Amino acid sequence: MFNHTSVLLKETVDGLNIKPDGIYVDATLGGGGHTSYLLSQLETGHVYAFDQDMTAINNAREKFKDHSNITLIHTNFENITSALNDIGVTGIDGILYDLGVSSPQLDVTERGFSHSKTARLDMRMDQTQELDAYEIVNEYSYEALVSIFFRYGEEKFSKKIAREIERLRKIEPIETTTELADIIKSQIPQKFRRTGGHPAKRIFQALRIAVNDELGVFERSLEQAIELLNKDGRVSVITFHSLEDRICKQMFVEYEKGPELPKNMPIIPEGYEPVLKRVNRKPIIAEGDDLEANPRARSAKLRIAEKQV
Ligand SMILES: C[S@@+](CC[C@H](N)C(=O)[O-])C[C@H]1O[C@@H](n2cnc3c(N)ncnc32)[C@H](O)[C@@H]1O
Repeated sequence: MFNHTSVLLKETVDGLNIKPDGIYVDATLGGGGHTSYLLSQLETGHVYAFDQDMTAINNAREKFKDHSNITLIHTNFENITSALNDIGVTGIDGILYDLGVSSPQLDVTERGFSHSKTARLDMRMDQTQELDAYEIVNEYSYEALVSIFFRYGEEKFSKKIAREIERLRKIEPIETTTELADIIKSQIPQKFRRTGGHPAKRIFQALRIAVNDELGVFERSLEQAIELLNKDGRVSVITFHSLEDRICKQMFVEYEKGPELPKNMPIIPEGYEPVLKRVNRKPIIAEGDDLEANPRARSAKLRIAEKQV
């Protein structure tokens, strides 16, 4: 069964200022935790729930079989505008993102997300996608690997690890998650192996971000989401990685500033009003029970903004 403990559940959904008859989007359905709570706040409203992982969609089909006010959409959230337009939806009252992978994705060995369970290097959230972690590890150049490891994993030993991958894959392809985890471990000097997390954690995260182009699709989707929002509509975003949070913050700030005004304008002319207003300037973070119930919540940051025009 699909067991995922939702992070910042109430904060994210209540932050959307739900109208019982509103049109809402959950861009990252997963185990349906946020969607469930969202549905409980609606009367005649409707939820459009997206996930690129067929397992999440199938689970939700069962979970929400008695609800008529939800539509499940199996596609990448970077296709949000076209997918909604195709079914006649051109404006929404709120949208939420709870980025990253779900617990079941991490827990199912064959998905290849975990460094501690032996599986083919995969890490695709959408099982129909071609690019997987195997291709990146075995075919990307040394420079490309270094760049992925540094940018997305902030791994100090990125060059050493990429060199070793390059050397070993000439002998035979690197097939599995645990083979890769051992290679990474062998390249990180003992004294730098942080207590707690496995030394391969950062590189696995970096590969996952690259396989799924997580930053690119999020940026493209968030832009569309802001465009789709009706006036006073809101967007809630939970991020788990500093680069994701930066994209969200910068976009909110940019849309809050609005276009530069011609000098000496007594009033703000039409088309120059700020598009968004941030509801919280500092990100909301998980506390108390949320943290205890879910270690994943430790790095969660929630930002909310409201459409002004
Ligand atoms: C952290 S889980 C969401 C959990 C959910 N909020 C809950 O309470 O159960 C993230 C989900 O978003 C999906 N996802 C991530 N990136 C996506 C994308 N670009 N397009 C569509 N779905 C995506 C993943 O497949 C995963 O199921």
